[in-house]
Amino acid sequence: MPRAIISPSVLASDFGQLTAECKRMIKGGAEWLHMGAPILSCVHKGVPDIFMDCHMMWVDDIADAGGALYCFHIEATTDPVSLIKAIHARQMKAGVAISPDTPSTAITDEIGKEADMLLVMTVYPGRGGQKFLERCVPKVAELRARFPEKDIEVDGGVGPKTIDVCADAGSNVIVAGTAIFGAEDPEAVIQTLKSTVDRAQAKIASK
Ligand SMILES: O=C(CO)[C@@H](O)[C@H](O)COP(=O)(O)O
Repeated sequence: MPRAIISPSVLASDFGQLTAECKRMIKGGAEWLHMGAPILSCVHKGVPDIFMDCHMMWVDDIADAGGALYCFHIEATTDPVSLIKAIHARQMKAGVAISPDTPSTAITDEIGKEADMLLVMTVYPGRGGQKFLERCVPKVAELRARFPEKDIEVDGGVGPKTIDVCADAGSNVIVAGTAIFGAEDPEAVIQTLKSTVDRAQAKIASK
């Protein structure tokens, strides 16, 4: 099922604004909230004098905090399958991300079978507002061909100008930050992303 995900890392440092904007985007059609270190950077901007002691207990930490999907980078672990099993044991869906320089073959058949979602990063992880790396798109098509039933997410520089290639390659879960939060009409952008993915998915399904 196609999903539009908001990545609010590009918002200003004000928590009130962050919450209000997220609520507004959900009303406008966004379905998931994508977050990671950039949200910490939002906290840092808001309260720069605080020492940010990041107590990361990972899977349990995120599950206890209400996480629904836990996505990790394949480059960061030597045992992805055990990690996926640990995530599932806490009733979360498991996502596996690959950075721009990691080939799609890093997702072995075993990993792809166990995971719920595969994330192809189309920017280097770390911050919003970077340029979309089109060279990563073939990896989406490769993974879609190998794993037709899985959610395949793209993240980084995705917006109305870059959605077509992502959707045509088979991505059905779209993360967008700048394109939504920097738009005059964010709700219209969300609808454009969703309808483009819907059309592409229907085309893929009819083949
Ligand atoms: O998590 C990340 C980057 O690490 C992304 O989710 C970006 O925050 C997406 O922002 P845009 O590229 O759409 O501005």
